[in-house]
Amino acid sequence: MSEPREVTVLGSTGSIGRQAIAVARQNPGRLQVTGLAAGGGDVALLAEQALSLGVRTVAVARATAAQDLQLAFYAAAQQRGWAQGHYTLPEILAGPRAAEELAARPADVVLNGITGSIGLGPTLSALRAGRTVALANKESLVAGGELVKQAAAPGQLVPVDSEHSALAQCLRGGARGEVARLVLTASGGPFRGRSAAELAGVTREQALAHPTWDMGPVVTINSATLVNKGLELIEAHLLFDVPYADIDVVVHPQSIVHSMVTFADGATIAQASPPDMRLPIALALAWPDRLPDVQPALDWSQASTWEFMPLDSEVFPAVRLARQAGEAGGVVPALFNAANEEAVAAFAAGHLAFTAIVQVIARTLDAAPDLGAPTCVEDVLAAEKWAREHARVAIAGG
Ligand SMILES: NC(=O)C1=CN([C@@H]2O[C@H](COP(=O)(O)OP(=O)(O)OC[C@H]3O[C@@H](n4cnc5c(N)ncnc54)[C@H](OP(=O)(O)O)[C@@H]3O)[C@@H](O)[C@H]2O)C=CC1
Ligand SMILES: CC(=O)[C@@H](O)[C@H](O)COP(=O)(O)O
Ligand SMILES: [Mn+2]
Repeated sequence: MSEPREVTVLGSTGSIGRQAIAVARQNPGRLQVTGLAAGGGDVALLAEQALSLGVRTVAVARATAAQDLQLAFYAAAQQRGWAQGHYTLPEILAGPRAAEELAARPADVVLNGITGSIGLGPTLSALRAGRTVALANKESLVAGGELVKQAAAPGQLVPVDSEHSALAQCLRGGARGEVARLVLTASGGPFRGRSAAELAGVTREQALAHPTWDMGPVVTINSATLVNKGLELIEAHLLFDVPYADIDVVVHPQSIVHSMVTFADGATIAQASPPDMRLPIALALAWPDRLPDVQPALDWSQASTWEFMPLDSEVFPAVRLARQAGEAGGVVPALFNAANEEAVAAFAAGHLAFTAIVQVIARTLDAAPDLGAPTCVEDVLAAEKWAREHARVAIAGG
């Protein structure tokens, strides 16, 4: 039997990170977590994860968290009844570039479960070090665009996002020349079916109540605005080299069909499973193999209904806007994402109305100078800086 794959989990304390660790714990013969990274918001959990998994290295973005983490290691060790001097603590990397450094350390797979385009550095670092990247952090691909693609050898970037995992499953073994269309499914979020007027006063709590998925706060709010689907449209174009004109979005409230591929002869292949991220995470970590018993399969003994309906782009213009940003190319998708990150933070803090999130993105893109195609990561960061500053002004202006 071959050795287990060594896995680095970036964003280990988050929704994706915790589920990735659960998958690895269930499959000790196949997966071994050897490195962890987090922001530093919950050092007690990070320390507990690190000691229970026996990882070599832990990275934490908040530089001042290093000492907290050290103390948390001792507390976790004591809780486990370990006698001082009889165990080795993991190496600690601390600071804003710690995840980037860890991503280049030896491992077979780096799972990027960080939220936001702050994940771009770690994605590029892992790819350039030759690691397979299991990518949940869609923002790094959207922001980095061609730079990320150029850094990735064929097969080096494996999708974790449920829709893109579904597309990869539908596409495998097939001839790419036979693909006619990609069809991304969208739950429609908690406000599906509402009019624009009905969205006016919605609250953070309402936006965080996703109908089908339990996820971190940013991706959940992005699902409510449909910005998540906009990001996923760009992600699909970049991952699968399919023109935007050949990628559709369809609303599917049950989130059971995770996406579909329509072929030249009129056949459509769909991937279906109950909404549970452990399946795409496990598949990405073990790709191309499937691990056993990752989640319960669909129960065909029960009657069920799957609905599909067009997206209301007048009430939810985010996908149309993302399509325009994607078609424009260059750094425009990075501007789209950066403006959204600022607007979502302002909405979550109670400083911006829900409907203004997409308006801030639109106003930022309208005002953007022609920044050309990025030739290096610094070009992307400069474009993002411009978009964040412009978005903050738009947010302050109401
Ligand atoms: N959750 C889901 O089901 C899905 C998520 N995704 C995508 O996966 C990504 C992660 O989402 P999710 O797990 O929900 O998010 P969470 O907010 O739950 O978790 C984010 C994680 O990233 C860590 N983090 C933040 N900044 C840094 C940094 N600079 N360096 C290292 N770690 C950092 C956080 O640590 P700390 O808390 O300490 O700051 C936390 O562990 C997003 O891109 C999302 O769009 C895609 C499909 C489904
Ligand atoms: C689970 C997952 O992949 C999320 O990105 C999901 O797509 C959110 O659902 P909707 O954006 O379709 O509401
Ligand atoms: Mn998704």
